[in-house]
Amino acid sequence: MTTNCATPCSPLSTCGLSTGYGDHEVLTDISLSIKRGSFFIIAGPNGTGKTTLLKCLAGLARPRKGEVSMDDTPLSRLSRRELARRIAFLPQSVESAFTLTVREVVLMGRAPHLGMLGFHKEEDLALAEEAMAFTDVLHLADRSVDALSGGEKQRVFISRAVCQQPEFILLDEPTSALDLAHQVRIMDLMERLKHERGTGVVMVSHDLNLAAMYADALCLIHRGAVAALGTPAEVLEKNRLETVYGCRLFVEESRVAGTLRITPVPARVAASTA
Ligand SMILES: Nc1ncnc2c1ncn2[C@@H]1O[C@H](COP(=O)(O)OP(=O)(O)OP(=O)(O)O)[C@@H](O)[C@H]1O
Repeated sequence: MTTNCATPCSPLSTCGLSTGYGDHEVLTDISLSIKRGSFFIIAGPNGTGKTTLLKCLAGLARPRKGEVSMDDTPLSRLSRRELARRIAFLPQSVESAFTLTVREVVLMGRAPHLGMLGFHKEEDLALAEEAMAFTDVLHLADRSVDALSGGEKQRVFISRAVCQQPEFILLDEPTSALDLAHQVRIMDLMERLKHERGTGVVMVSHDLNLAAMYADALCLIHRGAVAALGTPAEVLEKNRLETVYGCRLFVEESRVAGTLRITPVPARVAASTA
């Protein structure tokens, strides 16, 4: 992980990336490098450009300045199919207006790998079974996705991404609607993906405590720029976080994993301790 654009052959990287919508510049001069087999978390206040950055990393939004590259090849030079083989993107909410079964949705992950006629081979079916087993949705294989709970659906779409066999999986707030058990389950799954398959996991998350426990690298975005980049212990510094988030915070070492734990301080408590 580095902010130096000159670093040779960085797996998934941005160099001097700036972009925006209309007259509104959202991201300014973002340079970062994300390794395969690492868990990279992007955090920061609302509206600060995290989703826009993730879309640029997925090749779904174009930089106005600078570029996003994979192994030093700009994403703009890769075909849609090539991009889909190498990068899986899970947006904040996935439309599931389709009445497909879980197995059919997971098999969609094979689309970028299919031949001219678009038929699934035995190998594709086997990979879908394996992805469903990996994400613990095999028992739901014949159920309609529409009829699943939020947590189950989330695992199905992760399963589709796993079936895609990407080098990088990019997820936008995948735990935001989940209960505590499901949050940890998704994070554990991503950790297994990086360890067992060498996949690079890039996740936008508002949960600094999960980030502290799981991230190899944490990128804090503030007002469209990188406010801090490093290990969670380096980034989660109390004064920096209070400036970026504009609220009082209590930062301590968690007894669970020895990582940092951040607790927002209610106004009435802040007032009484000021
Ligand atoms: N399609 C769009 N058209 C115009 N402006 C947009 C568009 N998408 C996002 N924006 C604006 O760009 C800025 C950054 O949005 P983005 O969704 O990247 O932020 P974010 O950090 O992911 O926010 P959140 O944490 O609330 O999800 C916001 O001001 C947003 O209103």
